[in-house]
Amino acid sequence: MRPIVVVHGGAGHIPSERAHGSMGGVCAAVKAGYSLLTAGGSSVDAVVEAVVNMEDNPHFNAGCGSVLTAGGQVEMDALVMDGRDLSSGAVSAVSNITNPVKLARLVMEKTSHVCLTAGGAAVFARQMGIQEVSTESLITEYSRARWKRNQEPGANPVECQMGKMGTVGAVAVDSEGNVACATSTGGILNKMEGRVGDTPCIGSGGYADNSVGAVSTTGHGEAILKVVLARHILFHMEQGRSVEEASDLGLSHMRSRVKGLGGVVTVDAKGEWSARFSSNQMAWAAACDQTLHWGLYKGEHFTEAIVQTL
Ligand SMILES: NC(=O)C[C@H](N)C(=O)O
Repeated sequence: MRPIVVVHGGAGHIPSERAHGSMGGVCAAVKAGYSLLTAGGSSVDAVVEAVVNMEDNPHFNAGCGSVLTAGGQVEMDALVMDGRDLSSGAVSAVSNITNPVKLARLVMEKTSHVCLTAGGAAVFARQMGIQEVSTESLITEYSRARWKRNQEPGANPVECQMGKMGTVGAVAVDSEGNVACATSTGGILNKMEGRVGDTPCIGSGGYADNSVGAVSTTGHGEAILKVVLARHILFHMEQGRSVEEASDLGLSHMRSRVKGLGGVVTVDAKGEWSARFSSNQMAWAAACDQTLHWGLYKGEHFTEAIVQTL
């Protein structure tokens, strides 16, 4: 099977001064995941690597760069799923760690549970030897300014969020045909403390099953949860739809049923892939057959050969 990685850096409107950074970020992340895959790594290794790369990049709403809660705190959600046996790991409302997706992977591999939240997740992170970091180190000037703006009377954080989302995610197929997904986010702007979005919920923020494929989602979390977007798309693929048709059907169902906008990256077990969105933009990138693909606006699709350095 030809190895494939597809990533997104969030659906929404990306201000022009941030577009370059977002595009560079998704391309760097997909290349990081792809070089692991071509060196024999698994699809789980590849999606985690790609997502860590974007969590560490302050351009995205995940890890450093996460949006803030109403109280000005950072509460992050993440998910990882292994399509071989449906093993899943997730964390919600975690603070003070740099890479929530790594903690989600540890939940999957080291516990008998699927999701740990808030204080319990923090205790587990300490037990696993994950370094604690200050909240300040996860907050960028940009996220603090947006938080402040949305504290003002008359502000509409939900509307503002619909414009700029920035969650990150990845799907991959490895040379053995195993699929995986991972998604990570700071959530939505000025959210209530304790709000859990779609990202850590299996079937909404992502899903991976070798018998069908894998999906990672981004967009308005409450809308994604209501239609269980990732699993909904895989259902259409089980009915014989292509990755692209199934992704579009899922997104249009979310739009017509609950007025939600978003985007998805999808792969199937045969090695087909797609990056689709109902929002104005979504930074996405894919790597397969030694070729890098990327785009930001609807219909945009650039390609370039990947030159691997030894
Ligand atoms: N930026 C996003 O995609 C937001 C995320 N889906 C959430 O609602 O938490």
